[in-house]
Amino acid sequence: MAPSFKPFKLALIQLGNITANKVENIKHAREMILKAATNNKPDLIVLPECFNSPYGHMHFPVYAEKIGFTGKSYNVAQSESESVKMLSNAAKETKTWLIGGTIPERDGENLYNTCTVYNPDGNLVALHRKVHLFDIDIPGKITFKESETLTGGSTMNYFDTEFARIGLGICYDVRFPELAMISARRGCHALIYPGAFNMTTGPLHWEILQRARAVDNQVFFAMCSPARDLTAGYHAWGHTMVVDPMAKILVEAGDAEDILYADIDPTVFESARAGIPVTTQRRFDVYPDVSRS
Ligand SMILES: NC(=O)CC(=O)C(=O)O
Repeated sequence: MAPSFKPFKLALIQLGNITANKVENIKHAREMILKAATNNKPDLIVLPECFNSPYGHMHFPVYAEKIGFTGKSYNVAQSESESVKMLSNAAKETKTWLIGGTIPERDGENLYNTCTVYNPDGNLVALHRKVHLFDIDIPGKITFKESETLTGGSTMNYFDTEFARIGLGICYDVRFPELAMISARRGCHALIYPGAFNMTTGPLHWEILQRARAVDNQVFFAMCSPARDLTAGYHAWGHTMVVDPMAKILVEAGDAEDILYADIDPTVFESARAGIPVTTQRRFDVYPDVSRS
């Protein structure tokens, strides 16, 4: 059963200074987690997609780390991943839940774009591999092919805290409404996706997709981006954002490094569902309930 939904404070780190130097990237991410925790005492901190490596399919094999997640028995101290060790220590030190953005992960022959989640004791409690790979070609604008080096994940994932059930996705996953819908029907109160849209799709789709997923499913929805760096190979859109279940934008960053805070209020979730009761008006006699398949 999902935990009961209680108020909580969310912090999203729109991380800057992601360079070719992995050690420095991990160090900077750690400093920003500590800063986010000190400034405003959030309950849950989020990092962006690809926080320890430049974003691009050619970089993934170079920066990939072995995580070897085995579920409940996973021992972070024995992990080969420097990023996992840092994230676990930072969660423990700050006594805060942490969605550790994403890193390129190596598992046997395969590479994944992977998000790991830590509880305030520093235990790795959930892992999500980007299910839908970002393969697009908009002539004259952007061509990107994650599938050149990555394999797509094959599971849906959420985790339970003492304040909410949180569903996970990564960036391009937001374009596939089934993932969000099924997470919401499985009891998630908030869906949080590390992401890194770009200068073509960002202005067009970043906001509308999040507001659509939020209002369709009557959940809180947040995406956490890296800051924009025009010297990097990939120019992230930024605009890290939190949307409430009525599709209202609660907070939105610009393009620079920033830490955003949002108070997540369950009464908004409850009043959205009571006032516009789509969750009880579905017509599964007319169309199938895909969340049950
Ligand atoms: N970077 C992504 O995975 C997705 C993206 O930029 C888009 O969907 O647009």
